[in-house]
Amino acid sequence: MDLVIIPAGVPRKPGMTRDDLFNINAGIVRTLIEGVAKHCPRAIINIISNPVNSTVPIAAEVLKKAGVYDPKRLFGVTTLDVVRANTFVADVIGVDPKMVDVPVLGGHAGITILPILSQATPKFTFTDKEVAYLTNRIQNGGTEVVEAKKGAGSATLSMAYAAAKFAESCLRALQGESGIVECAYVDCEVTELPFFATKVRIGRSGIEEIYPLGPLNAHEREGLEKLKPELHESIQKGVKFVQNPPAPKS
Ligand SMILES: NC(=O)C1=CN([C@@H]2O[C@H](COP(=O)(O)OP(=O)(O)OC[C@H]3O[C@@H](n4cnc5c(N)ncnc54)[C@H](O)[C@@H]3O)[C@@H](O)[C@H]2O)C=CC1
Ligand SMILES: O=C([O-])CC(=O)C(=O)O
Repeated sequence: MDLVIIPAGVPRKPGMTRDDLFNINAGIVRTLIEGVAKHCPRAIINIISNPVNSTVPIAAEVLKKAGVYDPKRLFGVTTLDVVRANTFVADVIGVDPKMVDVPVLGGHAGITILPILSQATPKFTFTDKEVAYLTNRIQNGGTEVVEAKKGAGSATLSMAYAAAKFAESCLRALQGESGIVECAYVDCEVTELPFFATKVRIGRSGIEEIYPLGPLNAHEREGLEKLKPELHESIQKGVKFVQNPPAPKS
């Protein structure tokens, strides 16, 4: 039973997008996944290194090239988006964050992060102002931390919490515990895009069930359509990086 967690790479500095990390982190993830393909091809893989929207497709392409790709075993870790969503929603409705569960779908950068407040539990009717505030805070939580740290990195500590939480879910599922459901960025067909963050049930062999997006309200449907071109581009950028690698610098 192998679990490989990949948090290696450079973090953002103020003013950068996650995509600005592509040039350095894409190569790091490619190399590490080549090692996974060789030494532990049946491992469950948790990718944290940004830009997750591209590094997960990179990992998939490397594993395909090596002939060992199992889409059920590859996860982009988006748990921190759910942790943030639960925290900010709990603040607004005045309950303990442990009581709150907000699905966060799409991807892991800016507008590709799609919190589904209409499916939050406990059920709550948010005002338009609360929806606008929460959506913005959840989508830009990472940037908020990068700016506050003024060049000293990104959300290392809260990511450690989120990574541990997701890894523990994977390990419990691998040991046979049932009913483990998490949001993660995975290879799936819930939209026309080849990768999407959605709810998945994890079991002994990785993903056992991929849940559809569920009912979305008009605001969420609009957010979904808006994110698709950006997410599509990030996925293609990752795929191309492996299929047509850039020439090495001389
Ligand atoms: N998925 C998510 O929600 C989140 C992702 N991140 C991403 O995680 C990555 C790491 O962030 P931090 O831990 O804050 O950065 P950090 O700078 O504290 O740690 C990065 C680590 O990667 C190691 N590293 C660098 N190049 C490597 C290589 N070629 N092979 C192996 N290890 C290498 C460094 O030695 C360092 O220990 C960044 O890409 C960041 O954007 C950060 C927070 C949340
Ligand atoms: O924002 C960043 O660069 C790090 C990250 O992915 C997050 O905190 O969600």
